[in-house]
Parts: sequence; structure tokens; C-alpha cells
Amino acid sequence: MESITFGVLTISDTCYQEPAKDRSGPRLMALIRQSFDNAQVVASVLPDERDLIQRELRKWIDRNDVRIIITTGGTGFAPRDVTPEATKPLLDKDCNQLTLAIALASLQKTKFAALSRGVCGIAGNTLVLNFPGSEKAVGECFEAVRELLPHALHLIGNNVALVQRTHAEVQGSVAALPKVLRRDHVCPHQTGAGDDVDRNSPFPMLPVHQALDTILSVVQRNNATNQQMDALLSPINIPPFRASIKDGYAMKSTGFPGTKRVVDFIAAGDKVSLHPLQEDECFKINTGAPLPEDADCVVQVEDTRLLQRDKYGEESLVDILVEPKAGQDVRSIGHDLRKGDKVFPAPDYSPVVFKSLLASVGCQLQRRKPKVAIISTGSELVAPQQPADTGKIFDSNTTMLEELLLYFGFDCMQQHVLGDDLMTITLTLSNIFDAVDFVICSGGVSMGDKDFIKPALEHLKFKVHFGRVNMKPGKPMTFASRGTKYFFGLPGNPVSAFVTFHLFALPAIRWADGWERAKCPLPIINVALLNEAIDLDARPEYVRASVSSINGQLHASVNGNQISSRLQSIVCADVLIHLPGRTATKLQARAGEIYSASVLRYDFISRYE
Ligand SMILES: Nc1nc2c(c(=O)[nH]1)N[C@H]1C(S)=C(S)[C@@H](COP(=O)(O)OP(=O)(O)OC[C@H]3O[C@@H](n4cnc5c(N)ncnc54)[C@H](O)[C@@H]3O)O[C@H]1N2
Ligand code: MOO
Ligand SMILES: [Mg+2]
Repeated sequence: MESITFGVLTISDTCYQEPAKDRSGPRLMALIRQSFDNAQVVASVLPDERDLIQRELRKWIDRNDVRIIITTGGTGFAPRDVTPEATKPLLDKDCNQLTLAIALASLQKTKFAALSRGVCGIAGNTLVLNFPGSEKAVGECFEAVRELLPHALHLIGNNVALVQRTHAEVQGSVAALPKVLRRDHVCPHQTGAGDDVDRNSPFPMLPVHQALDTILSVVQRNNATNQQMDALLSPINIPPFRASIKDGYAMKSTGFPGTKRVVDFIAAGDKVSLHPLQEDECFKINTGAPLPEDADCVVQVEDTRLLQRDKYGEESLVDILVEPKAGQDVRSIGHDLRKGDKVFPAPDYSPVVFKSLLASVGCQLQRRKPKVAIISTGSELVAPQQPADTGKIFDSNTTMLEELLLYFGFDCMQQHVLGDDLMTITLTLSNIFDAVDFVICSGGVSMGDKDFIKPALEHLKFKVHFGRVNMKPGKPMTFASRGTKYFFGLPGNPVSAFVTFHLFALPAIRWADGWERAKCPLPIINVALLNEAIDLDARPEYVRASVSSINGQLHASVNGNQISSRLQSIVCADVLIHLPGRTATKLQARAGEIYSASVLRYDFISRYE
């Protein structure tokens, strides 16, 4: 889109008096700037006064550079709401369908949208849109029209070439246009000339280890959680009192075995008893209960004999059968963890370890985990809940990638399913990156003229670090970054997305989360191949296989057809066997040979024999 100026007019008595209260105007400005690289914005705040509003609108409409005016506020039913009345007389043409598009999108969010009377229309060369006053509504209305704005402006400005280009894009025939109009098609072929002899990818095929090294050298490791763990000193002693390790009798070790009078009963949760204790006396005590002040040892119930109960049925006399020894079966104060000592002797990211240790000392730590969004691209995709349709397939990658994130302890902040449309992909990516650090995207990274991921990344000024990896599946795996924003373009075939998530996206997220280098990739074990013979591919292959433990030795058998579209190969996939690329002398992998394998899951042994 050529450089244009937007006018943002906030209309509200309150905001006019206290401009700091205006949240919708600034929100609109931010949305405009995020969405359109070369947009300028002029802004103003006015009270709900028809004449003032009209004067400002007229001023902007008369300026050549202001091509779009968005008003926010004054569209409701209140007596002072006059924005539509101020706008309508200035319009040369009504844009009722645009008004309808905004209304329909807003009604999907809230039925109160029916109470907005905003209008849209064209005044001279300027498109004027009335949005309601709330910050949330402004975001929703903008979302409803954002994609339409460039084309609307081309039409208003009668820019035939750009109109043609947009039509071609909408109809999917950019390639049919003269080259000069193909500005948005960043050619994936080798020379970039886009001619017929230029048929190869410009991206070299990196070895897997080099691709991972590149990722980990680009992604910034956040050491904050490590430092928090390292710095956390226990505010308490565990146990905070001398605690009995056994159910039995607490007494003085200076006494002797033999008959003792039971003076009281102490249960877990009781306070420390200050009751004086003689050498021929004891307390009945439970595991975890605080030792009485005068006692220094416990004799377990198994080493005693009950001699007598009192008239209430309570134990009153016991025979202690073993020598009481000082400290026996007593946990001293701070025995497990001393106040002031480190809670974490070493960093450990297991949520079980992290959260339970914090709980044990009554502390909380705010962990800032990497923020991740998932995108699936493909005009063929329908959500699994929707009805099947000709030419469409169910989207399995969105579900799979979200579940993988959760399985490995990370959250999915956003999910988007996008058609193969350059503008949509570019704008959506730009927005998502405002909120997240990582985007894990599937599809659109190969050589097709609808594979728009690399062009979108270029539009967004991301650096593409690599666009192909020497592996099967996953060859078109793409990694890009801009500052501390990271993009993982996983190939769309479901198994390719599965494998590349494990080998590249997961280690990167762990690294960003502060994990030590060796722990970022999946653990690697050795397995003996059970299959008779497997033909090796030219590319090193990551084969889904299930593990059997035979007499304690780990063996693996391949899960059927390994084509990258066949998601069934992940069923009972315990590991990815690393099969090397074929060589002149080694054409097959054979039964009994030992291969490295990446462990995919915690419960990674499917059979014991
Ligand atoms: N001329 C070439 N064509 C292809 C090459 C190549 O090197 N030269 N590489 C092939 C390889 S290898 C792979 S892998 C795929 C990767 O393709 P893309 O990343 O561009 O993905 P799409 O074209 O969008 O889709 C591929 C395939 O996967 C299905 N798909 C996509 N998304 C989903 C989803 N969310 N759920 C289920 N299935 C999905 C899609 O329908 C396609 O069938 O490119 C080869 N082509
Ligand atoms: O590399 Mo693709 O992922 O072979 O199908
Ligand atoms: Mg493709």
C-alpha cells in the first residue's frame, strides 16, 4: 500500500475534558501502525458536538493525504450521540455493505453491537468509518475491515494496476499478471528472476545439526528462571520443629528400657508440648508430630509392649523393649532443608519439581515462560468440528502442535488457521508477534506459488536463517527471526510438522526458557533395529518407531509406511530412529544394527518381552 494518512477522531465529552481517558483513539492508532507499514496518523479528540465534528471531518476530507478517517465514539442511542448525524451530510456515497460487515463482525462478539448506529461512506477521495467508542469494539471493528482497506483505497483512487493485482490475488492468479504487478510475490526459486529455467530453491540444505546450532545461536536464552531458582533461599526450616519419624513413644534417652508411664498423646499438627518429662515417663507420639520439649528420642511402637490402659481406655503404661538412644527416630529442626539454604541445589524445570519444592517452603515464583502461538496455513483446511467438504481436508496440525506444546509443559497463547493468502498471512503474523515471542506455523514453506510464508517473512523484515534442511521428512523446514521474535515454518505435511516440531521448535523454546543446552533436544538412546531391512533414503531419515524392551535391551520396529502425509505413523511412536542417508556402500538398514533414536515420550517402551 502506498504511503497514506489516516485520521483518527475520538468523539467523547469525557475524553475531550480528560484526554488521558481516551483509550480507543490510541488503540486505533496502534492498530493502524501495526497493520500498515507506511501509514501516517493524524488524531484529534472532540466533544459530542455536531458542528465541531463536522468541521474537523471536513478539514481532513479536504486534505489530499488523508485517505481514511475512522471516528470512535458517539454512535450510540444516548441523547448526545451525534457522530452518524455529523458524518452523513458529508458523504458523497454510502458504503452500506461496509457498515454491514462491521455490524456482522461485531454482532458475533456481542448483541449490544446492535446499539451502534455508525455509518461508512466515501467523501471525496476519503473513506470515512464510524466505530463505537469502546476500546474493545474498536479492535473488533478494525479487524473486520482491515484487509479491505488497501483495496478500497485503490478503488476510490481509481488505481487500475493495483486493483487488478488485488483481483488477481483474490482469484489466485498472481502468476498470470505482468511481472511489474507481481510486487508481493517473492519468488522462491534460485535466481529470484522467476523465469522458467529458474526451478530450484535458493535455500541450501543444511544438515540437521547445523540447523539446530543456528537456531540455538539466534534464540536468546532467558536466564531469569535459572537465576530465580539459584537465588531462592529457604525462608523456613524443614521440619520447623523436631519431628518424630515413627509412630511410637517419645522419651528421654537418659532413661532405660522397661516400664514407662504414658503422660500424654501427641498427634501431627499439635503444638510442642512443654509438659515436664521424667525418665520413667513417655509420650505416645505419631509420625510427623512435634517432639515434646523434654524428649530427645522415639522408640517405635513395634519395640514396645502395652501393659495397661486407664479407665477411659487410653494407654497408661508401656514396656519399652529396646535401649532408647539420643536422636533415635527424630528429624532435627532443618534436617531436610535449613532456613537460608538454597531451595534448588540445581536448576530443574520439571514442573513437578519446580512447583512442589516451592510449595514445600510456602513460596511462589512467577515464571515467564516463552509465549508461543500456533498457525496452520492452507486454504484446504477445515476445522475437525466442521462438516467435510469437497477439496477440503481436516486440519490436524493445529490440534497436534497445541497438544505437543502442552505435553512439553508450554502454553499456546494463540491459534490461527489461515488461508493461502499473502496479505492475510502477513497482517496476521505482524499482529501475532505483538503478543508472542514464538510462532510455530505449519504449511506454505515449499515451492508452490501458494506457499506464501517466505514472502510474508520478507515483507515483515524477518531474517530467514534457513529454508531447507537435509532430512526426511521436513526438508522445507524454515527458521526466521526479527530481534527476539522467532518464526518456525514447519512443513505442512502432518508428519513433517510432527518431526520438525520435536527436532527444532521444542529445543528452541526450551532454550529460550533457560534450559541447559544438552537438555534442549529430545533425549537420545540406542536401539537395535527389529525390521529385516529398510531401504535408506538419500536424505537422513527420522523414522517413527515403537520400542520393545527384550531382556532389558531396547529394540525398535518401524511404524509402517513412512510417507510424511500418513499421520498414523505417529501411533505408538516411542522414538524417531535416526537413519543415515544412503551411500554407495550402504543402501539398507538391517535387523540387529544399532541406531540412535530420539525419545518422543516419557512412556517410551511399548512392549516388554
Ligand atoms: N516442487 C517441490 N514441491 C515440494 C517440495 C519440494 O522440495 N519441491 N517439498 C515437499 C515436501 S518435502 C514437503 S514436506 C511439502 C511441504 O509443503 P508446505 O510446507 O508448503 O505445506 P503445504 O503445501 O501447505 O501442505 C503440504 C501438505 O500438507 C497438508 N497440510 C497442510 N497443513 C495441514 C494441516 N494443518 N492439517 C493437515 N494437513 C495439512 C496439505 O494439505 C498438503 O497435502 O512440500 C512438498 N512439495
Ligand atoms: O520433507 Mo517432506 O516433509 O518429505 O514430506
Ligand atoms: Mg506447499
